[in-house]
Order: sequence, then C-alpha cells, then structure tokens
Amino acid sequence: MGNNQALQVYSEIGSLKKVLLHRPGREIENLTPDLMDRLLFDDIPYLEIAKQEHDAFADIFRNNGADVFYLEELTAQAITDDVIKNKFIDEFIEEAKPMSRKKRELVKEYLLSFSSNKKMVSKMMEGIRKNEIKNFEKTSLSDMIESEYPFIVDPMPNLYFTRDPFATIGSGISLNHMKTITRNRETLFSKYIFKYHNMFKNEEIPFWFKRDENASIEGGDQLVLSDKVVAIGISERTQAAAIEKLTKRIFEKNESFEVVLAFDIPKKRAFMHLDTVFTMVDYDKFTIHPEIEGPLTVYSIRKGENEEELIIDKETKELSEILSKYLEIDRVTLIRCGAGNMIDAGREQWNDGSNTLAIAPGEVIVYSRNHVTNKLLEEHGIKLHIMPSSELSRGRGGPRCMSMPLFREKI
Ligand SMILES: NC(=O)NCCC[C@H](N)C(=O)O
Repeated sequence: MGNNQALQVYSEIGSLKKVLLHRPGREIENLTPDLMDRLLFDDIPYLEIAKQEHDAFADIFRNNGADVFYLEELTAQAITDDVIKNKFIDEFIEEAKPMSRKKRELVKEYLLSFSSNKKMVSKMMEGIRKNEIKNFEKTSLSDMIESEYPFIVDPMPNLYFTRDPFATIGSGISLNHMKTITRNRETLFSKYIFKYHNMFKNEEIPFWFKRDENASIEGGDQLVLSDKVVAIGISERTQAAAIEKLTKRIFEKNESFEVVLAFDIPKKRAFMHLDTVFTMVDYDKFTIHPEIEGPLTVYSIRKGENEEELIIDKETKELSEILSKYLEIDRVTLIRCGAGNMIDAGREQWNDGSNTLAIAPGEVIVYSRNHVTNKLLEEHGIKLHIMPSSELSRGRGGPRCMSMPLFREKI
C-alpha cells in the first residue's frame, strides 16, 4: 500500500476525514441559455440559493468530523511562488481559447491585477466577460465575426462537481483527461494543487493518469469498492483505453488493489457516469438505477506475469452477482432509486437519487427532493444526512458528484 499521509481512499464508505469541494460562484451567473448545451447544464441554478444549499452540504461534513477544503483556496495556496503563478496563468490562457499575443497579454495583465491569488483564481473560474477588459479592441477577422459572443474567457460552471476532474484512488491521484473541452479546463487547478501545494508536494504522490493523455476518463466513473477492488464505468465519458492505462499504473505500484472491474454501461446522458447509476452506501448495500440491475457486461482486469501484461475476463451477469463475487460477501442488497416505480425512478434518477455519498459505513448524504428513494434507504437501516436540493441539482449531479474525498479511514 502507498504510504503518503495526504491521500488515502481504499473504499467508498470508510469514515470520511478530508474532502475537497467547490462552493458555486459567479460562473453560475455566467450561464446563458445559448451556452447551456456546450457547458453541460440543462437549466440555470439560482446562485444565492445554490450557495446556501452548498453551505448546508459543507456543514454536514464538518459536523461529522471531516475537514473541508475548497478548490480555489488550495489553488491559490499552491501558486504563491511567482514563477509557478506565471506558469499557471500562461497555461490557463493558452487553454482558454486561441488568442493573439496582444490579447493574451491583456488577459494576463488583468488577472495579475487582482489583489489576492484567491480572487484571481475565482475570476478564472467565473469567466471573463467582454466588457471587463478595457482596450480589448476588435483587431482581427475572428474578433469581428465573434463580436456577438459575450466572453473573452468562458465560465466553468461544472466546477462544483469536484468528483470528476480528478479522483483519489488508494494513495494516488488519477488526474483525469475529461471528455469535453469545457471540463478538461477544470483539471488545471488540480494539476497545480497536487504538484505544488504544501500538503502534497513532498509526498511523492503517484499519478495514475495525466490530463494530457489522449483517452478520456472522468471521476464519476471511478469507484473504489474496497482495498482490493476498483470499479470503473466504460461510459459516455470514459474510454476503455484510458481504463487499461490507469490499471497498468496502479498495478505497477505497490498498492493493495487486485482487480479493476470495467462496467460497460449505456452511453447516454441519463447514465452519464457509473456513479449516476450506482453508489455504495454500506458494506453490502448499494443504491442503483433500476435499469442497470439486469445482466451487465463486466470486464475483470488482473495483473499478468509482467508489468505490461493484463489478464482480462469478460462476464455477463446480474449486478448483485458481480458485486457479491468480487467483494466476497454472501449477499448484497440493491436499493432501487424511486423504489422501483418507473415514474418515481425516472424523476428521482434525473435528480441524482442514486448519487449518494457515504461519509461512514451505512451513513450517507442525500438530496431532500428524492423522498421516495430516501424513505427506502431508511427502511434498509441507512442513516441519512439530508441536504436542501432545489438549485444544485439543476447541474445534474448529486452529493457524490459534488465531493472529492482525499482521506477516508480504512475499514
Ligand atoms: N459524477 C457525476 O456524475 N457528475 C455530474 C456532472 C454533471 C455535469 N453537468 C456534467 O455534465 O459533467
């Protein structure tokens, strides 16, 4: 097993001690109907209420013994050295969109004018409107053509889903290459955090994946089921080639994981990530989208004779059979979103009824609005921490999507 003190995630349910969040900011108010599709939103949350809901979410962690870290604060603390800060700004601008040298300089000057790193990082996340930088004249043909477009730099409204741009697996980090351009920009913040922040820089953290690799993989598809089993969805967002790469690297290091299960799930938005259809809530209990219960194709990947070789087996079985086989438990209980009623399941699945977050075995955070699923969870003896959910849910992610555990107690 890895031995750094900063990162430790060997289960989905071990008592949570450190978690990384992002409180939604003005990037949400930079969403417009024209941008929603490309920026992966179906509606525009009301920011004030979204912040209140998010604060209630963060309080649940704090009241239950977990330290809460915020993305913009860790990023700001990671770039206190001027050389690093400059590199970070240059990379950010480079990735924002193609711009002339003069324009890049104007954007950089603007970012450097903020009185603190934290304010600058928040601005990067919010996006930069055209009217914010003086003298950003229309000098080129593309400026004239794009003259109606309101942003110099696009907002990143999905940042509050901290689950996806990277994932803690064991003692290492999968710094993900996201499927979409908009979400791939988010991974720059975590790159700087894990390389340069005092909490991590001397810990020799292994990287299972890097953001500049070709194939895509997202954190919502990465589940650590136990210290031996990692589950990864082959989904709309995560490609098989990325799973193979990551698996080889995990096996090369002295981690305890013995098998990676690649779940072949439908490639559509309702099943966006594995954690939108299935999450672990206790040693032997899972919440699921009723539609993936039936026979499912799973590839089990184990270490071969040498580092380059993987042994891969394909099997098609009921989800419950697969889980009890690999977790070596007699019986697993699948708790169906919407209690199996297709209308309630459809509605509550849309609002992430099966995207719960365990903060300890048998203890989960859930959205208030999914009352049918929540009641069923309680009937199965699960302790619920219920959070308000009118606005945050409009981004199509629940408590698991909105949190990235850094440290869980071993179970
Ligand atoms: N793990 C997750 O399922 N995250 C939800 C991400 C929602 C976001 N609007 C997206 O489409 O990427």
